Amino acid sequence: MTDVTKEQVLDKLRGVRGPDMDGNIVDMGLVSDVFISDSKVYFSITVPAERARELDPLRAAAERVVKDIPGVKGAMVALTADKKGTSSSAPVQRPAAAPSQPGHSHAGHSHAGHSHATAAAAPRTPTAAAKAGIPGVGAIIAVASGKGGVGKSTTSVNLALALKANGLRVGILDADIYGPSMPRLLKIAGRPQQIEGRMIRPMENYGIKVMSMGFLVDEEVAMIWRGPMIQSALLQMLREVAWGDLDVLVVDMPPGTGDAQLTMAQQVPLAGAVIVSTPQDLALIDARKGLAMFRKVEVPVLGIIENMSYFIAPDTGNRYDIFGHGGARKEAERIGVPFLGEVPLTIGIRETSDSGTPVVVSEPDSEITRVYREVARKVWDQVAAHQGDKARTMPNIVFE
Ligand SMILES: Nc1ncnc2c1ncn2[C@@H]1O[C@H](COP(=O)(O)OP(=O)(O)OP(=O)(O)O)[C@@H](O)[C@H]1O
Repeated sequence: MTDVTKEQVLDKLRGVRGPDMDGNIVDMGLVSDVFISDSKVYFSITVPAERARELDPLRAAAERVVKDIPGVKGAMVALTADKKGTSSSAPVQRPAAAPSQPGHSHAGHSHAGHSHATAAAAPRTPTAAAKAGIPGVGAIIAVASGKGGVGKSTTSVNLALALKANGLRVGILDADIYGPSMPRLLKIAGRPQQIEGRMIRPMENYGIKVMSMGFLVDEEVAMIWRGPMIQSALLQMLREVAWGDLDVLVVDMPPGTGDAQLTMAQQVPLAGAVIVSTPQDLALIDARKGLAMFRKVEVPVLGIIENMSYFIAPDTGNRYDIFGHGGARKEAERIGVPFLGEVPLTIGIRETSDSGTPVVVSEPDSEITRVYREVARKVWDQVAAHQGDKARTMPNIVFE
């Protein structure tokens, strides 16, 4: 059997054009190290972060040409964020994007007499103490990322299942209204039933309760929604779903720092937020924006997870650092938030996600599951630590 070589792969990839149809992805320097193991080929293509979604066909094309090479058994290609793109050097979240949000312009409506708004953080939001919780639900955790495609949904679902495996009662709310993925990731079809009044019963699989816009509307419908509609849909999914008794509700946030995130952060009593990032610089800049947003609305950041941190060769189990692993850990140290763990890039995670049997349930004894369970343990420790804080600081909230 002749082994496939890197040169063969690169030769083929020279036939794939760059993002704007100019040049080819190899000569443009967009292809990472190519790694071949057991006749499967792994590499990443660097693209500008904001174009990740739009450029998925480029990724698919590269995967296809490589799979067509005789002798190649499989290929796995990931898009990663542009390392050179330092042009967006203003990581500070601009508040200007908010006017479509009802309530923003009336900061003073809530507490009469609270006149000198302290300029600094000036939360236009109720404090955590003033937000109504969801009966029966212990802690609500948002899983967020600054940009799409970093594996936020995959991380949310495996984190939720790992929390469950660690002995907690868990629900998951898919707040990614524009691209709901929980129905697929958890292999759930059909529509939730209405029970009494306006309440609907969440769907369930693998022992966790699930609610997603994907159960209620077609994706094309969701795409045209505007800010206020998103807001009410989200609140409905939170409050008009019979979640029952849960220790934790994991919320898979939409990527970015727009309306939906603000709504959640402002109106939901979040115990905290987990930020998912890949190791690349630009992904980290975006992660920083997410972080700034949660801080602004006074939601504790429970920590950062580095996803697609390194490759694990499926045959040997060897580890390869081809993505500049460790960036998120350094970033976490730099800004002083906990680092929750490194999840490798493996074909197993991808395949099990695609088939609706996430790795934590389909391979409960695997090393990867151990990684997720350890992340889950750290997340839960952080929740406990912050809830302790909240309990202590709550009596200090004084309105003059
Ligand atoms: N650790 C991993 N190893 C291998 N594949 C992964 C890993 N994490 C995510 N993926 C794959 O990367 C792709 C993007 O993941 P996912 O949909 O979870 O990202 P996302 O950030 O939620 O994206 P979007 O914002 O576009 O919804 C999926 O095909 C998923 O299977």
